[in-house]
Amino acid sequence: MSLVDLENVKLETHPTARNQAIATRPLSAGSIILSIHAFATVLFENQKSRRCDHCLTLSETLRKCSGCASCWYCDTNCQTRHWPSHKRICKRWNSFISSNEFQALPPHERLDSALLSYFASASSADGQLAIFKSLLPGPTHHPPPPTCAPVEGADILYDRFGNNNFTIHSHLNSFAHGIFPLASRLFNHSCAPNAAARYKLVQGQVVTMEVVALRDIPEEEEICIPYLDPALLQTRQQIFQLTYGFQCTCISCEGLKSVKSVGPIPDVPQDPVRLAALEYRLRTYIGVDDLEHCLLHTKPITQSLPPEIRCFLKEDYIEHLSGVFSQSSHDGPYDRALESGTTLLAMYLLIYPENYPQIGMHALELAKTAWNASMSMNDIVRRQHAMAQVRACLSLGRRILGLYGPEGDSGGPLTEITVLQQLVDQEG
Ligand SMILES: C[S@@+](CC[C@H](N)C(=O)[O-])C[C@H]1O[C@@H](n2cnc3c(N)ncnc32)[C@H](O)[C@@H]1O
Repeated sequence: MSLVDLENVKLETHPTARNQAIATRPLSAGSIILSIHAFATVLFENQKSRRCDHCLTLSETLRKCSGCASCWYCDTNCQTRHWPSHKRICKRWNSFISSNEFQALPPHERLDSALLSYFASASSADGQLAIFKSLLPGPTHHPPPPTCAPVEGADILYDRFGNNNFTIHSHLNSFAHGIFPLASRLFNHSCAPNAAARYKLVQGQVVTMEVVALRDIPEEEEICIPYLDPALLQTRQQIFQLTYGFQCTCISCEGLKSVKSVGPIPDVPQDPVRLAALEYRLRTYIGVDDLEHCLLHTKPITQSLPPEIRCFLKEDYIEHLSGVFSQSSHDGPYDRALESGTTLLAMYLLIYPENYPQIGMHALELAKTAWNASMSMNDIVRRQHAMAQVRACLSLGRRILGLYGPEGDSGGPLTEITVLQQLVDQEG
């Protein structure tokens, strides 16, 4: 697919980002805006020999490439399809990755080195290479890492890596890096995006990126995707400057700026009683305190955010809360898990846009925790209350993850939702 075959988007001038992708027609929530194959992919080191190097699917019966002993394939079909991009590096790869030069690289540069090496045999036939070369370079020039075989114009190509390449995920867990030139050419970033990428893995085929509308998008609206997790409230502007060379002025960043214009974000209180009171205030402000009776919708950050809960706009507090929830939902006590999980849900509804997949994933985790809690309760009233929480979180998780659709490996959150729903229905 090229820039001229697009159905749902067109490129227009952007005041600061060169171009922007504009919807050519109304796009409904959950619809696929663009579907494209990867140009090149590289698995994270801990995924090697677990996933096929061609189609990236999981398999327990992979066969090793006898030439380099470093690539694994489902079968001869995957190996044959991978060969055009693998052939120039196959014989040299093993000695290259054992070299001191490669071993001295930090993990992310090893991935870059592997991806850049694939350009040694890249074909210009389908136009993807030309699109990649036409991408905007990142703000700073980094010398390219060593490659296994000579790569023409390695400097020019590598200048486009940091601000254009993608992290591939399955069930939102990252496992590979990939180059999707057309998606890079089209989509700018927003911390309140109206679209997001998901990845489709099919045995024997190159991975596909599908860009999905997170809400109804009217004709002529710009389509943006997230380049990084909007929950990085303190560091994201710095990352945009250093890695992407722009200052984000999306609605979420403007909201955050207006809050900061009133005064610096205060620290979260140390006193546990005061902290519990403020967390309760946050939950009631967002409307999640009574999970079973609320509508569970996002509430963007604006200047009208009550001053006493501004202290929660800290990325390290979100990380802390997430750790507390994760540990207590496994080890107990359940009361602590449900309280921290509900506060975290309030945070997510504040910082993420409508239907953002991470909200759905957390709602599912909270539903599972409420289910486990309900199973441990003897008191009928408490148990009914916990079951109502399960239903509310399950419904939120289904609404969001159903809209985002299945991604990556088989199973995953949508299957978990179906299983938990069956258990809930059996309980009556
Ligand atoms: C993947 S490209 C996006 C496509 C780009 N607009 C183009 O015309 O090729 C990433 C680059 O686009 C620019 N960009 C992306 N999002 C932006 C935003 N929200 N505001 C300003 N510039 C942005 C930055 O220069 C960034 O390094």
